[in-house]
Amino acid sequence: MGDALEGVLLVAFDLDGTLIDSVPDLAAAVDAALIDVELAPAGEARVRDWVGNGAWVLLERALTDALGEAPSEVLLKTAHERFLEHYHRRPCDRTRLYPGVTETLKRLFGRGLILCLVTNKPEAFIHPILEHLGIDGFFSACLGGDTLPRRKPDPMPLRHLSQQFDVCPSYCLMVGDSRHDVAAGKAAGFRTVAVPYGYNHGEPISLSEPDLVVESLEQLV
Ligand SMILES: O=C(O)COP(=O)(O)O
Ligand SMILES: [Mg+2]
Repeated sequence: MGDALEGVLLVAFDLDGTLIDSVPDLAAAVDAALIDVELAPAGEARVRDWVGNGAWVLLERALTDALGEAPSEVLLKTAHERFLEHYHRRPCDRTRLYPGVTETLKRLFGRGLILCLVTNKPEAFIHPILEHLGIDGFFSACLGGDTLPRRKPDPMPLRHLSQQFDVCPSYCLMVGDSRHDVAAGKAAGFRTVAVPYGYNHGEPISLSEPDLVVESLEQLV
């Protein structure tokens, strides 16, 4: 891909690991939930490798690691609820934008591109975090992991956006940090750009073969 943005009309951004480094707050909430159910905290480094498939799977991975086996449905439900309560209380104590994010969004917005957010994070957390970080005004639509019946790596959220804004998928771009973003983008017929600094279960994102890898979002513009 020459110019990553050539002909692009709509850009769908992933949130965690792409626009924001949210693991410190996610890990604090996971650890508090683990302690609530009398298990040992996991710490940021491990939580970093578990983020990417939404809150339910995050807690399932944390409990499986702590127990050495899959958790019961009841335990998982309790820990998930506790996690949501803790994260709701402190969603952005230590969450930070990656360098150049605000400037890049500003420039893309200024060019008249339709900017959207497609995250697997529960929808309820999106606006408080975007608002706190001052980037809520850039997005025409925000979809969370629980907004539609299916989430990334399923292409459903991306197809939804391309239909909502009536933009052909080949003029749409997905920008993300994980194999789920690249898979969803490819399956929806979007072009794909990946960043290598986020959360991809400890794997290099190049293995997912996005159209382009950029070291920083600033390289998009
Ligand atoms: O909450 C997650 O599991 C991942 O969120 P993301 O899709 O914004 O990376
Ligand atoms: Mg991500």
